[in-house]
Amino acid sequence: MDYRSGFIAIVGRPNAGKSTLMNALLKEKVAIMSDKPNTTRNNIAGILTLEDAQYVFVDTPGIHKPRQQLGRVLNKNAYTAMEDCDVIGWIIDGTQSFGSGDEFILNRIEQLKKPVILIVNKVDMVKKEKLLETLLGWQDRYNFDQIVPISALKENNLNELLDVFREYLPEGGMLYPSEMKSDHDINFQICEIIREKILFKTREEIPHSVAVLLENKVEEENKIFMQAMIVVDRDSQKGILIGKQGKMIRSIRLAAQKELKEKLKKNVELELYVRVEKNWRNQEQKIKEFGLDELNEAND
Ligand SMILES: Nc1nc2c(ncn2[C@@H]2O[C@H](COP(=O)(O)OP(=O)(O)OP(=O)(O)O)[C@@H](O)[C@H]2O)c(=O)[nH]1
Repeated sequence: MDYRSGFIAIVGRPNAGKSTLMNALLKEKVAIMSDKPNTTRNNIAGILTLEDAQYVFVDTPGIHKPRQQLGRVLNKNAYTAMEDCDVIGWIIDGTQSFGSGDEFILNRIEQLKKPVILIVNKVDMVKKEKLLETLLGWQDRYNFDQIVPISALKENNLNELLDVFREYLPEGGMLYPSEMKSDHDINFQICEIIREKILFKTREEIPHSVAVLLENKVEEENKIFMQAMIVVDRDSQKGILIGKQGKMIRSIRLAAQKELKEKLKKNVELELYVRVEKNWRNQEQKIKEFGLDELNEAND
């Protein structure tokens, strides 16, 4: 069998399960997960190298109608990922019916004239009879190249999904070395782990206005020392993040430290600071400074 390799853009509305799917396919945490919409910010490329194909996945931030400058940048990144790929995997939440947000994505996809695979996710929560109805309903909306029902969480039907994607990848050798799983550097992943802990621990109180910057990293023989800055856009958020007698920030620090230790297989000493940058999400300069406008190199 000829070797194939190429780019697959995974797009979908917030909360459809893009990050869960990426992580299940790649068996390693490359994108952060949370039950809040829009936690995925950069177009993380996860790379899966198998015997007969190399899949380069481009995860895209949830597409939604932009309200702020940051929202506009996120949407732009998602569209660029779609324009540059070989096949689009549009992931939907199978428990939800077609809505205006889907119409919005559909209009964009139509213009791109690329193969589109509809991935119907969360089928573990849908009754069989209802599923058929859902699938037929979607088929009526658009001439999808293929429709694949899956459960990203339960890891159901993922091999079938890979086989379907493979059909649309061009013949050719590997695009990346086989041991490479992501093209994001480790510092980015460290910040994402810290950001995930913040979103998880603070629930609805800290919105997506939070950014994490790694300011210092010193590696010793069996220990890594790190200092990270958490940037929020209001004084009140700083108070929430620090918590009563520093309880919240301590709990975020310990949770992040634990995961970093497991990931890096070394002792980690993490220090966290909080800074307020008023209204940074509406300032293009700040978005650039925090690296949120970067497009994936793999798509250049
Ligand atoms: N029952 C069920 N839940 C799922 C499945 N896939 C994802 N979820 C849940 O749906 C929620 C959202 O999943 P994410 O993977 O973070 O969603 P996302 O599309 O990456 O979201 P954004 O980053 O906001 O764009 C999480 O609570 C997941 O556990 C699935 O197959 N079945």
